[in-house]
Amino acid sequence: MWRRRRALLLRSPPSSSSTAASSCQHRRRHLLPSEEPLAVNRLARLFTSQAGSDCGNSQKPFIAFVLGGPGSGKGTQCTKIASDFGFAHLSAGDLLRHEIASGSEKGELILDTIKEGRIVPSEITVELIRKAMETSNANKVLIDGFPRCEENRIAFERIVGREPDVVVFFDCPEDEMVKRLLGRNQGRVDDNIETIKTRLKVFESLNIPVIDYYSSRGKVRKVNKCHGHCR
Ligand SMILES: Nc1ncnc2c1ncn2[C@@H]1O[C@H](COP(=O)(O)OP(=O)(O)O)[C@@H](O)[C@H]1O
Ligand SMILES: O=c1ccn([C@@H]2O[C@H](COP(=O)(O)OP(=O)(O)O)[C@@H](O)[C@H]2O)c(=O)[nH]1
Repeated sequence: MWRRRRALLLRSPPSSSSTAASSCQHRRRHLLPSEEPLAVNRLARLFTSQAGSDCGNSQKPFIAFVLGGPGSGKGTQCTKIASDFGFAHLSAGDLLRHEIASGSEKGELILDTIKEGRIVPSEITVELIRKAMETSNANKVLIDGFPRCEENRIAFERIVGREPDVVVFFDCPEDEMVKRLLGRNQGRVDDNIETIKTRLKVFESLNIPVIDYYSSRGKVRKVNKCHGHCR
């Protein structure tokens, strides 16, 4: 059991990238200290009422970015929030996988990128999200798993012309995320140990800065009670 847990921790030998990852973790603790983690339902209620009062029409929908490491539970919780609170749920990963399945020209590049655990070029993802928002015509939208890096964030703001209203951050321990990904069983090309290692590094080095950015703008709501009872 102990050996299994140790294996799940996936610590790489010391290297410049693991140093970068630990300094990111340090920065995360530094920048997100004061927020009390919220239960998902309370959070969803909170921004449902915000969507009702501030904005939230199909011309200018209420937008929540939902971020967190791979396997932190974004998709699971978004599905629940969408059905309980009437949000449209746009998963960036699902949009990319549909693009692969459609056999489009970009599909091959997207597939190769996902297999490696890297980030698909911003223009491709933002265009898919923009179209899906237009098609859904919803007044409140959860954008799940995007933006993955600062370049994604900047491209979204440029192309869609908006910032999100809130950013939900699922903060989950790395060993728990690895355990969940290895047990996800959806036949995904990226749920294998090698790609998972890259995805975790990419999350720490490129996605945490996006969370820090929105945190400095007071938009982040952290959820970290992600063990069992919030399912
Ligand atoms: N709170 C939880 N406790 C245990 N397992 C969970 C929990 N939330 C999600 N899972 C499981 O973990 C895996 C990854 O969850 P998912 O929602 O797909 O994560 P993400 O979208 O962040 O990659 C899925 O198999 C899901 O059923
Ligand atoms: O905005 C996005 C969202 C996803 N991805 C790619 O799709 C993969 C799977 O993302 P998803 O959100 O479906 O799953 P997660 O990694 O969060 O479990 C990522 O590792 C990336 O390769 C991407 O490039 N840009």
